[in-house]
Amino acid sequence: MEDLFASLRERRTLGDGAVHLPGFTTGHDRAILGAIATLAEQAPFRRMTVPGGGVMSVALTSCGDCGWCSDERGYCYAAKDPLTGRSWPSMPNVLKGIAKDAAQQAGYDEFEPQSCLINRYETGARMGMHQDKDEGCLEAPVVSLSIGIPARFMFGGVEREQAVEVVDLYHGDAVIWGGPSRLAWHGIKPLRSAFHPLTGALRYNLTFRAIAEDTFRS
Ligand SMILES: O=C(O)CCC(=O)C(=O)O
Ligand SMILES: [Fe+2]
Repeated sequence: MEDLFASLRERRTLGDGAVHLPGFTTGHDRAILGAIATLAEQAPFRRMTVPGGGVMSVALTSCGDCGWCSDERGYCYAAKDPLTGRSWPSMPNVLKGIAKDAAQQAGYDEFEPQSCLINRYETGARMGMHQDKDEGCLEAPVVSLSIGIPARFMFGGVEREQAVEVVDLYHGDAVIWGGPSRLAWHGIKPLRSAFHPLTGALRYNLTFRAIAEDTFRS
């Protein structure tokens, strides 16, 4: 059923260099969820503090050479997980392969992600409008995979005041943004209560990013 649903929704351009691929991960969802479970044993999901002092509604973890971190001082990519003091777990090949394939489908043939940020949303969790700009490597796209319950993704332009489109993201969807859209503003509306047979009441989002070597703390 789900595959049929995905095939009815079509690939769509969201902006110059930005594309939505419905159902892209179909057939890989159990492998992705298995990888997330293993990663979370080594680097648990946690809710981070943001510079204003608030706590994010989304819980997150990372894998790869570095992971995205936030605290009172700001945002950065760090080679070590501040919670465990250990290096982030390495990026599973199955995840890297799917991300590279998605990038290729969107016209980014050379994509080599160094980091994958995994967000876990419960009902009501949200992500305010922001740009992904801590990577120091804006030539490479961001590849995003959605697993579990649906979300409403807001996708705007590179200027804050540009019009925002709301895109429904379902289990298995990929969104890739790069090139002229690399710094597009985006966010997630508060998640509505829902159920997915593989994740229950949760949504996972994985974003794969190329990070410039001199950008992350060792
Ligand atoms: O959850 C999503 O779909 C978007 C996540 C996001 O924008 C981010 O982690 O920077
Ligand atoms: Fe983002």
